[in-house]
Amino acid sequence: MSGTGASAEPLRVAVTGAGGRMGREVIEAARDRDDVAVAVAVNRSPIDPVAGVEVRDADDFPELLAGDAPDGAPDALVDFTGPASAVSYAEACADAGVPMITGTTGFAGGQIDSLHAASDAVPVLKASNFARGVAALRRAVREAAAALPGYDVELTETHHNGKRDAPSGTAKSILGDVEDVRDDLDKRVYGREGDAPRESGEIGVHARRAGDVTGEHEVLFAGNRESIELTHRAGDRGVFAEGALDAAVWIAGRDPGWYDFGDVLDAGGDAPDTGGDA
Ligand SMILES: NC(=O)C1=CN([C@@H]2O[C@H](COP(=O)(O)OP(=O)(O)OC[C@H]3O[C@@H](n4cnc5c(N)ncnc54)[C@H](OP(=O)(O)O)[C@@H]3O)[C@@H](O)[C@H]2O)C=CC1
Ligand SMILES: O=C(O)C1=N[C@H](C(=O)O)C[C@H](O)C1
Repeated sequence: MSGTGASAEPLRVAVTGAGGRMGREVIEAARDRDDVAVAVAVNRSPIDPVAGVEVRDADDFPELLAGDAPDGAPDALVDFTGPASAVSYAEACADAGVPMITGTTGFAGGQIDSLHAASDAVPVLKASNFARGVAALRRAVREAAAALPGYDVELTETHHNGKRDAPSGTAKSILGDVEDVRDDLDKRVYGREGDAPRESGEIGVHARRAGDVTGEHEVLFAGNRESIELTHRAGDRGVFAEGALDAAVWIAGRDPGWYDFGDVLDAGGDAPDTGGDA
């Protein structure tokens, strides 16, 4: 889906969190494509250029977004920072009329409301995971959940030891998918300890943090003397970066509103039947 090369001018994207694991990956992925170019990149702490792109001070970002960047305002923002930062960038995008893609996870309820408020003014696309395989996993999970009434469900995610939020944003999206389909599952149990059997209505949620694991999500269904495990493993962060840039290309010029990665895949003709990305 990357690098169509069809358009004359590349989409000019802004990147926030440019010094982070994902921000660096987005800048490097953009360098290898001809349909996008990084117009401006910022990071909270000062850092050296990333893949030849100068990284500016985050405090200057509202002005850069409003048009002080070389060649004027960017066409879209790609954000991988943290929840509070992403909310403030959504507000800046709404003020400047710039569409926003955010892959940031770990939002609390009120912060999601703030993102939604920004989407009244500009297109906002939030996705907990920009891997196409995760969209396929979520579709498979919904089908399995519908086909296996009464089966126990346990979700396990594994990430690198630098990840802050737990469970992962993707895990929360998958839990929402299962709960949409299985009305009887209404109690998330985070880890297990003590002395009691599993109760009906529970979904077990397990978060592991170890080494440099990019990101793994596994959903176990068990019952009727059988079990199924559905698993996605991200091979590297380029998978997420490519998906985020595909989303940026897709969102430019859209009407204000709330979008998810399924909308982007839908436009490509292979929409995942998921419950969106709350
Ligand atoms: N949706 C998806 O597909 C994916 C989502 N993610 C999510 O993306 C987010 C970032 O992950 P990751 O890159 O690993 O995290 P990192 O901690 O490696 O990077 C975050 C970066 O954001 C910077 N930052 C924080 N606040 C601001 C700000 N206000 N302005 C500019 N820069 C800022 C940090 O700078 P400093 O170091 O100076 O604080 C840091 O460089 C997480 O929420 C993660 O869960 C990750 C992978 C895929
Ligand atoms: O922090 C990460 O690394 C990742 N975060 C996302 C999440 O929280 O689901 C997506 C991916 O799993 C990597």
